[in-house]
Amino acid sequence: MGDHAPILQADSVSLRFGGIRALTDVSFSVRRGEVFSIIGPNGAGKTSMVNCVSGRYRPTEGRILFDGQDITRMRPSRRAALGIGRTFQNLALFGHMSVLDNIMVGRHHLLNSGFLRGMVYWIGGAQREELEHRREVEEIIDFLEIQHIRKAQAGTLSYGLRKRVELARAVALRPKLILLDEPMAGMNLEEKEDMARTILDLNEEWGMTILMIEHDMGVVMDISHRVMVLDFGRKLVEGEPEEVMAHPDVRRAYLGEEDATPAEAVPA
Ligand SMILES: Nc1ncnc2c1ncn2[C@@H]1O[C@H](COP(=O)(O)OP(=O)(O)OP(=O)(O)O)[C@@H](O)[C@H]1O
Repeated sequence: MGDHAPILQADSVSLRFGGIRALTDVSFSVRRGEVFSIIGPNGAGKTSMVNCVSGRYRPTEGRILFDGQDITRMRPSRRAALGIGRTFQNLALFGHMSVLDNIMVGRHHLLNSGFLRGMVYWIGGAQREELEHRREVEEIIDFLEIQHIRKAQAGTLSYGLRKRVELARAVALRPKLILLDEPMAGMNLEEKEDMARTILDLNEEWGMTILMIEHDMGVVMDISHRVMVLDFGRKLVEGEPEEVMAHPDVRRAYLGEEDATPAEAVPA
């Protein structure tokens, strides 16, 4: 893990939809270089929180800082240009386009936002720009081990592979922070293991900070440095996986345990 300065900070974030309180006074921070997961029962506010970070929702109260900058009122595209990337709970690929083109779309978006334009023009014109795109995209394709499907139409692929391609497209923006909404949903065990390994590689080798929502507790506890638990829109606890799992409220609320005694303490 990198230094401990927060890359993302949520200060007393509340979000209401009419009479529904999706989030109430939630504060947390994600440190640069960590894998941070948000867990909690259905309707706990996890997606709402991530949407407040990506800019899809605007908090009713509170603020969000990215790299020390207040982004609470910033448009999603500005946030993307600052280095916040995301994938979606429901796949959002262009089914009729090839895998390669789907990922290229991500890069073009980045370039059109002006993020890389200066640098790429500096090394020399539009052709170089296209080559640079290609080189980066091929690197991402290698990294995510999807070379064999690079020419395939995205719509014809298995669910697990489409999820990987969607991740590739988000990674193509070279974000500093990547938001993953249920990256393993609908995957079989092998696909889950591959995805977990990929997330760790993105974190360890590419230095990306990860903010993830995931229902699979095994995966969450295995790969997260820290975890936050939401329940009914409020923060229940935030900490390292072992601390969080040992918390009686978590065992009751999330795991549905009546008796909150830690399993290790129960005689065999
Ligand atoms: N756009 C919206 N309009 C109205 N209510 C919403 C909207 N988005 C979320 N909510 C409500 O806010 C609450 C939190 O929902 P959210 O989707 O953030 O929970 P979640 O923890 O991500 O749940 P899940 O695990 O089922 O995805 C729920 O009561 C939900 O119905």
